[in-house]
Formats: sequence, C-alpha cells, structure tokens
Amino acid sequence: MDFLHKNFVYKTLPFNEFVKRASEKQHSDFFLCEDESYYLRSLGGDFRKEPADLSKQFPDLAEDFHIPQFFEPDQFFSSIFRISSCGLQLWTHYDVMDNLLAQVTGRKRVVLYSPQDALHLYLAGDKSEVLDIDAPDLKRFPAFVKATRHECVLEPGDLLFIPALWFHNTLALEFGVGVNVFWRHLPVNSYDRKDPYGNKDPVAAARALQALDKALKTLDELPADYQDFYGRRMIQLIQKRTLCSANRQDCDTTLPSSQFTKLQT
Ligand SMILES: O=C(O)CCC(=O)C(=O)O
Ligand SMILES: [Fe+2]
Repeated sequence: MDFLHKNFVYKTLPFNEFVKRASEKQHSDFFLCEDESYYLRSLGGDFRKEPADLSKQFPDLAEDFHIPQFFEPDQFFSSIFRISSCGLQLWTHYDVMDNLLAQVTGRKRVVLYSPQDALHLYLAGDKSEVLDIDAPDLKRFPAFVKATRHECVLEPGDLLFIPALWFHNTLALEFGVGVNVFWRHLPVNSYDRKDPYGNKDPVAAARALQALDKALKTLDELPADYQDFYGRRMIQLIQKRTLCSANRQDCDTTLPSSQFTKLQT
C-alpha cells in the first residue's frame, strides 16, 4: 500500500465475501482490478473513539486467543484483528505503545528499524516515505542506507514483541490472519485520550512538536540567511539535549570535548 499516492480505497463487504477475496489471487468480483489485495484492520464499536477489542467485536474468536501475562490488566489498550491477502505490504510506521503481534495463520515478513534510525527513514508523521524498503530510491533517500534492518518471518503461532516507537514494515508472504495487542507502558495520562489507534504521539511529545513548529514559523520574520543560521543553532540545541543523552554514537563528534563530557551526565 502506498500512502503517498493513496493507491487503496476503504470498502465494506460481508465478512465471508471479504475472506474469500482476501484468500484468492484473482478475483471475479473486484473494486479496482482483478488482482487487487485486501486488508482488514478491526476497529472499535465507535471507531472514532473506542480502540478495537477482539473480545467485543469478535467474541467467538476471542475465546481462542489468550494474551500472555506480559503486562498488568489495567495497561491493556486494544486487541486488533488483522487479515491480509498474500503480498500485502504495510508501510513502515511506528506506534506509541508496546505491542505483541501474533501470527495465527499464514506467514508474514516483518522488518524493524530502531527509533534511533528515525533520521534515516524520511518520516512523514508516523510513516516512512521510503515505501520500497527492498529496492529504495537512493537518489531520493540517500541516508536510508544508514538504517539498520532487523528482519524476521513470523510463522503461524509466532509472537513478535514490537516495542513502542520501533518502526515496522509487514509483508504477508501468504494469506494470513493475526492479532496484535497494544498496551500502555507509560502512565495513563501520558497518552492522548482521543487516540483509538494507539499511534498518536504522547501529549508531551505532541506539545513539543507544536512548539517547535511555532519556533520555526517565528524564524520566518528574518531574512533567509538568518533563518538558516538560527535553524542550525536550534539543531545544535536539539542534538545536545536528545541524541547525546540517548546514544553516544549519534553525537556530533565535532562538538568540543568539554561540552561533550558534560552532555553525558
Ligand atoms: O501485521 C500487520 O499487517 C501490521 C501490524 C502492525 O502494524 C502492528 O501490529 O502495529
Ligand atoms: Fe503498527
């Protein structure tokens, strides 16, 4: 799926017809073309407000699905039923909660990138603009080569832990059914209360991003060369506060060593 050119449509089908089409390669009935792919991602009852919950939307199936005790019951956020056609690829994105992705039937390739590779992924919000991760356009995305790819293939019965903020890209190698479970690992107030999908940035992060946007707009009052200069100074402040404390390797080694030592504390 391509979120940049939106090569997909949202449609409603009876469940048995959806499963039939998702599991076949060529369709006699179709929306766009005879070899189109299908993807189901379950939603909450009131999909604008409520997170998906397998036990509410698919109670019969939920009896077969037991979540390991990896978190306290009050940390539970959502359980999402997913069905994919063979070949369906979901763009690289991050979610803001810890996640267990359970493969029930079919095989799925999952490629992960660390949050520390954020600057190599050409993000547009929570998604990477590098759609073809296997043959990326390196003229457009030269820094993508610096991102470290972690890859696995989920077989039926496998569970993958995807920590919050870890980027993931999925490719169904066969028609398959899965469930993923999101849970809150930060205090409940850290999360956006109006987020049924589990992908809105934590409230403090959203506020910080808004403030940065405002700061950049403030620079518009100055001539271009001043905007450039003060933009660079802002980058330096951000680098000092974030990259250095999170990971020494990310530090700009051109910083004076005295400053560098101080930043490690
Ligand atoms: O399995 C998929 O197709 C996508 C999974 C995903 O994005 C998730 O579990 O957060
Ligand atoms: Fe996800």
